[in-house]
Amino acid sequence: MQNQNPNMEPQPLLPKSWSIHTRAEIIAKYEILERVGSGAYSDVYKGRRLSDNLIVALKEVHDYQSAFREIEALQILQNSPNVVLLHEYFWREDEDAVLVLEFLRTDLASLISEAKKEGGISVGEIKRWMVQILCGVDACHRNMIVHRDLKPGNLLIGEDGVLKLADFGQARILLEHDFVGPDDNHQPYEPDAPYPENIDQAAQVGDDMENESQERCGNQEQGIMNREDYFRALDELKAKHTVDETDKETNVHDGDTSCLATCTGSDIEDDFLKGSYSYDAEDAGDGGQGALTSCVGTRWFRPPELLYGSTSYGLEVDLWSLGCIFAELLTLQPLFPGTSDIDQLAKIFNVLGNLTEEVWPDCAKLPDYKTISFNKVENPIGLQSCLPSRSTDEISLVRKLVCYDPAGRANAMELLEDKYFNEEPLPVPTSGLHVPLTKSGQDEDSPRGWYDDMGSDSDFDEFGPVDVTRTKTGFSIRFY
Ligand SMILES: Nc1ncnc2c1ncn2[C@@H]1O[C@H](COP(=O)(O)OP(=O)(O)OP(=O)(O)O)[C@@H](O)[C@H]1O
Repeated sequence: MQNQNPNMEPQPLLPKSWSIHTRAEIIAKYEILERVGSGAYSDVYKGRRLSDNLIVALKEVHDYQSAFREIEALQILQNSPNVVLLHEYFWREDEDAVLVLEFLRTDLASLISEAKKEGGISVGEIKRWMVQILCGVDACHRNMIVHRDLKPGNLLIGEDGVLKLADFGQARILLEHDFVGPDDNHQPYEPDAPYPENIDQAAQVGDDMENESQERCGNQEQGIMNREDYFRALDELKAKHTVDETDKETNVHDGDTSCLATCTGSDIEDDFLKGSYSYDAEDAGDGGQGALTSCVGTRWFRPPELLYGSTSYGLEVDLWSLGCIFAELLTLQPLFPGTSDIDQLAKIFNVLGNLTEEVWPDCAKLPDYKTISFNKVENPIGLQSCLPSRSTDEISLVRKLVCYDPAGRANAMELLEDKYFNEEPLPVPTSGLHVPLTKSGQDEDSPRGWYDDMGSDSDFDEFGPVDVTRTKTGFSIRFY
């Protein structure tokens, strides 16, 4: 391994698998330099392409479904400047998929933790980071791709200051594209044909929903669709493809899942709601071909509908996460740092007030809504208190996203047109952004650092003292 500090006792970070080093087709084309990180499903290595010395990231994905999703989404989004570029992938029977991605040296989580030490981020820089994030999310959503795990650690940043959405392992496409990916039998590796021929057809679906925000996002090759047509097309698509369990033949639908107390196998043992859900039906139920699960995303960025086990969600889940990310960019602190799924809801209620039918009439239909009841929060502190010393426009921007009714959340394109981004101080040019030299946590025990470990999964024993009492319909929880 390179880049180890010779003065320190080496702390080898053991990958889940060494198979990448034994894959002849990979080492014939790439030199594997060092492991740069790992996630729930993957080990990621820095590599060098032998033909031209290009530095790349080699992501070895240990989970078939996660690899399939990431490849499928990245192929569709290949022309999006704010989405990580997939150079090629290797996949053959009985082997983990290896994705060859452009290498990006740091991420937004590192930027935030560095800014905390160095006294903050200027408004012009915050705006440029936000515009780039919005462009990436807009690209996903116009292709009806819901990322489902937006968080600062998954927003990678290159040395040139260009920010790119990454980690599409939990993404779902709410629209059928003509993609031919590895099927259940795993497609053999074809060295001369790294991408399916029909990527262009797949990307075409997105091309049909273009608009003026393309120019802002640097994607100027495509034609123009006016704003009205864009929203009409988007509404039609949403109506057709929002996850709906009532239409199991044609639509993507959910399994019977709950997220209030789920997500890790170990949690299930201690879960007093366990009778009310089955664990990740998406993976277990139908081979992942149709069902969605509420157990997606990192807890701090997960919207209330998922925490309550929604079985009919759409692109809007990403918009809530976006609001949490923006708030964090503005304050350098996580907005809702829940220590368990229930604590997560409690933290949200403490700020926004309880989730009731008055604020979102459909909330009572959420699977776990009646299963668990919370104390009434008499005096919610409001978003403004969470964003001290930030401007009214900034608070209003976050408010447009962190809103209970998913239909009320502003979409990425609407936000790109928000006056906030068009008035002084204007977003600085990308070249004027300060970019951290490394990823935080790279030298720590966990390559992902403390940040990603916080709030990454359900954990019932982490929240503070509570009094749980049975009610007719489920449980009542009182926090102290
Ligand atoms: N293109 C890249 N360039 C540089 N580092 C990368 C790249 N892609 C991923 N990484 C790093 O590798 C680590 C794991 O990547 P990633 O989050 O994509 O994996 P994952 O298994 O899907 O993770 P998670 O558990 O968050 O779902 C992270 O630290 C990430 O920053």
